[in-house]
Amino acid sequence: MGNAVEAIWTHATTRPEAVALRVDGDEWTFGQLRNASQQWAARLLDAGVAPGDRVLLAGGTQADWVFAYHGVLAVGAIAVTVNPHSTEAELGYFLHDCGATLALVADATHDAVAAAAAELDVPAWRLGEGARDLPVPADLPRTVAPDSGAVIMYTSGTTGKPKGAQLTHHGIRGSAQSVIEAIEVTDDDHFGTALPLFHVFGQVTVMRTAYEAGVPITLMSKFDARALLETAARHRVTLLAGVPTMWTAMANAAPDIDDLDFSCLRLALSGGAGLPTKVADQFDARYGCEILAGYGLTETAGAGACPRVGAPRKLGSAGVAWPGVELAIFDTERNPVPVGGTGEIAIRCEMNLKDYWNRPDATARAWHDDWFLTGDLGRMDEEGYLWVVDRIKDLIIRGGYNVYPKELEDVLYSHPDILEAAVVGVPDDRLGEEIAAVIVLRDGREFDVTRMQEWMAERVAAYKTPRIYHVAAALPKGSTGKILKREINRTDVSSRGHRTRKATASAPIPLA
Ligand SMILES: Nc1ncnc2c1ncn2[C@@H]1O[C@H](COP(=O)(O)OP(=O)(O)OP(=O)(O)O)[C@@H](O)[C@H]1O
Repeated sequence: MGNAVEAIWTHATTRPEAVALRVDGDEWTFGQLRNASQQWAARLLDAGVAPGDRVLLAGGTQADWVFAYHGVLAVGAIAVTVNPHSTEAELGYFLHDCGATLALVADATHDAVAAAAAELDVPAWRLGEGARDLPVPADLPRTVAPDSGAVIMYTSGTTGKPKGAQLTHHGIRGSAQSVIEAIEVTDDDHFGTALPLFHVFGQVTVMRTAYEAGVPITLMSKFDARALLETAARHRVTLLAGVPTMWTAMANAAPDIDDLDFSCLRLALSGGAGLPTKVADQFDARYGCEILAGYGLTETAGAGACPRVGAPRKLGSAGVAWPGVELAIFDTERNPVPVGGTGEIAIRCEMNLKDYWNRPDATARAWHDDWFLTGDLGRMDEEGYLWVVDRIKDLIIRGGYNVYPKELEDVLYSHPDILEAAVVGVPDDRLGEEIAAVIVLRDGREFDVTRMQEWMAERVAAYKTPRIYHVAAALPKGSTGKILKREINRTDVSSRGHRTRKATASAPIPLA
């Protein structure tokens, strides 16, 4: 497999008039997508951008982002796709860390990047200016070695500075091919999403898959449940992609949306975090579309596990390994855990990252032989179905006992008054950590700590029942819409949250 953009050039030749892209109502064909990407490539070459150079791309969802991205890849340079809402200091860090020679920036982010870029003597061009009318060299897209870097995406990690995960042309192309096979993408499919393009889910799982397959994508630059559903119905989207908070919002959208015709929807694709079963059921019941909730990471170019079309579902499972992907569960000594046992999920596949840019130590720590260690806990059954238990870093240790927040969040989501929930550990003198649930109530619902305590006590063991409930107006979310637990103020939750009654608080905790 060669340059990841080759497929676009092929589709532009075989069906130039077919729609390739819609952004907030405007539309481009495959022919236009290739031409605009070529224009960007020509401009980059004119400025001296060489294969392997890093080009920072800081913009929200807009057509020029898509064209510039494919222009960067076409010349064999590496697109460093970052969140345009990063602070000036963060943008400066990204520019410096990856050694960018050029920054391509959305108008709204231009000043922050330009200030950071000026310090490093890096030119910053506005994405909105588009490309110039320059002669297009005949040798585009440039041939690249399969393991050449195509993109760098920064992941925040638990400690230290964000690390740039470098994905290869071969990796992102293989990931797209794997999605095509797993969800059986055909010429009649049409992706729709409001996921940001700088993140692996929107960029690789959705956009690169669409362009590898030669089908259109309809993008919204900003998520709004109602607007996305309306757009999906109007343009006959067949594959809708999003993170769990988006499905929650869509499942709870105002009832006037129900008159629209959603018969076009073939599958909904969820990823990025665990999807509460209740939300999946609500969405399916309302729109007649099953949500396939998969598991993947930036470092694996989005690859991981996914339920297969037509295969039996297992409640709470993220499905089986993607085509071309092997999954394993390791114990803390890095030995394989017997079937059914819980341990760290490891992934072996060609999509795995090449390295963390300039971080040989972090790269080495992330591997065990040729297995990438995900930092997530999970278990697998004898049929290869995967259950993601939780992130290792989110584990709460209460009085010596391991408590996995995701299990409790699943229960909280099934409460009729709760719209969203996040369970975190807060410091506790006696137990080390106490379990706190931060919840967002549905409109007009009242919270009563005693009733909530009783309701939870009927469903989970005493030692893992939350003892603190904090009712929040909203939960902190990242740019993809994922809930960011690290931004929940635990001191605040601990001091201002409702504490449950003593009787349950002193319920026996099993001995370690
Ligand atoms: N189906 C799922 N169930 C539970 N967790 C999931 C699922 N899919 C993805 N995740 C979580 O998302 C992580 C991958 O997401 P991503 O690559 O965006 O990194 P992140 O850790 O969320 O972000 P950052 O590195 O910026 O903090 C996985 O390691 C896992 O913790």
